[in-house]
Amino acid sequence: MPTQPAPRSGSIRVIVHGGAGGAPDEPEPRQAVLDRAVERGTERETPLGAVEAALAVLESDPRFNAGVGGAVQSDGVVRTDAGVMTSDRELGAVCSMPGVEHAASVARVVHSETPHIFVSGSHAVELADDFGIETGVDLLTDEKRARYEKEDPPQGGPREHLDWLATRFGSGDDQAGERSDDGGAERSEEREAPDHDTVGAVATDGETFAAATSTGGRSFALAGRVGDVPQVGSGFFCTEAGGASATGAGEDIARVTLSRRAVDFLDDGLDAQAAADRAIEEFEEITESGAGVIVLGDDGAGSAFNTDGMQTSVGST
Ligand SMILES: NC(=O)C[C@H](N)C(=O)O
Repeated sequence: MPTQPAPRSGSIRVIVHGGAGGAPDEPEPRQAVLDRAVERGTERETPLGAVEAALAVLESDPRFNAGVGGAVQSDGVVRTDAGVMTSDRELGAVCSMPGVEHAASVARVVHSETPHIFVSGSHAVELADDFGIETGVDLLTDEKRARYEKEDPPQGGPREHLDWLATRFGSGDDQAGERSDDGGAERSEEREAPDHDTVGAVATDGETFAAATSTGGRSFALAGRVGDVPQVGSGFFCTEAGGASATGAGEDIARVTLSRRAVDFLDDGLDAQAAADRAIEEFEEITESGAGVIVLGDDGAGSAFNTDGMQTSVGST
């Protein structure tokens, strides 16, 4: 996408993505949700409030792999992860939370209400509960439950789960990590529900930035697996130069700290679109894997991906 112009100082500008996986079968309704997420974000007064509000819309929509409709792990449970960061380098992340729809809101609690940067598992769920964020939500959609049950779920301990997932990990609806240069159309036909993926947002008020990413992870990963999304520099990153949010094969994104690299390129003087392009080129050179990234800098917004698709939306007040 061409770099979008920067906002007037004081107005809120937001860019969101709906994940870099397969090309969605029904892009229009998904795009409408992404547009609504941007609208909600721009109603807020701060970049941090904007990214949280935008992601809340996407976390509640089962079309996306975050909150309700998140990817199922090997034990049949959906666990959510998220991270947020502001341009003063304050950050908060959470991972491995069953029953928590609004993971980005819990990450914001870690960012703004604790002296820490990362809280995990049952303690993150307790933190959410104590700060009035709903827990105990049924995140598993009927479609995902049926898909998991059809896969002859593993019994026993982690070793048996690892045997089971060896042929299944990442083969579900997220399709994260699949590059678009070899048979994407064929894969789309094989997929049962390709319309789900990780979500992210970056916002600015013309002076400061915030970036956030939220996910259910990757389909049929080992129970307790945590990907790039809540890892600073990998799934999200933000400095005075701007912010970035990544999506795709989390293990590979973490290997190159994709969001950090995108912001590094902003720091080097590239505009947002060039920084996104360069970060994805570098990611592909190093990992030969698939991912996408959105970037917001002083000059405006940009995005790039090397998978079959990544929908984005940009707007400002
Ligand atoms: N679909 C995704 O973007 C998945 C996410 N990056 C993860 O690996 O957890």
